[in-house]
Amino acid sequence: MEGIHRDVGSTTDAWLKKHSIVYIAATRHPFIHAIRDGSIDPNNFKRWLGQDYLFVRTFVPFASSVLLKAWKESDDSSDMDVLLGGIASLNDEISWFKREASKWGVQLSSIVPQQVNQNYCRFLESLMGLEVEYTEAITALWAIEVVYQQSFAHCLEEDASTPADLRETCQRWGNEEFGRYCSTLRMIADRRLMKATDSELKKAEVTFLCILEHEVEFWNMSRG
Ligand SMILES: Cc1ncc(CNC=O)c(N)n1
Repeated sequence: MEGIHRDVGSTTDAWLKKHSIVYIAATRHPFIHAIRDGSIDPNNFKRWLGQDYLFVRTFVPFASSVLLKAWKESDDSSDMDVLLGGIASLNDEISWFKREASKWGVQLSSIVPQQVNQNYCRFLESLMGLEVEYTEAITALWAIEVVYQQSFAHCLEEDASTPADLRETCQRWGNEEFGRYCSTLRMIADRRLMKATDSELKKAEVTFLCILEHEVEFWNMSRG
């Protein structure tokens, strides 16, 4: 019975359909629409920039914890290469945040993390624990990345009116290479989920949903 359910399409495919309302809320948020139609308030963008910089500083150790789990638990050694590539690009990302912040006159050293950001970072921290399985952690990593990839790629579509000074931000996560990285993460997650026990599967699904909800809250916070 289990087999029948799991072999038809992928697990992530089933989840995206089952949880499409919250997935759309996370990837088609009013904050993203405002970037896409050019109506964004620069103060909201700056708020997002400062808060996201702090988030990424916690995301780096999270991504590293997934790498550690891959090294210990993965049945495929190429997972580690994929994850290392992702972590390497976070180095550029941190530098980009610093440059972008100075461009917008945002003082990163004086940013105070908002409650929503703290909650999200605390959730990431809970996923860094050694007791959290690789399957759950890689699923979370994919969910976090795909929300940004889908959101910002939407702002780069032909009919988008994204202002020139926000294009580079959208390119960061909306570019094709990042899209391929997200697809690879998804394939790894699906491979693991296919072999997971019912209880692991359930845990990963709950975590997937939690990530989507935190992402929606994060956009809400950025909108002020
Ligand atoms: C809140 C949030 N979610 C996802 C990402 C994308 N991952 C790394 O940059 C991000 N920067 N911020």
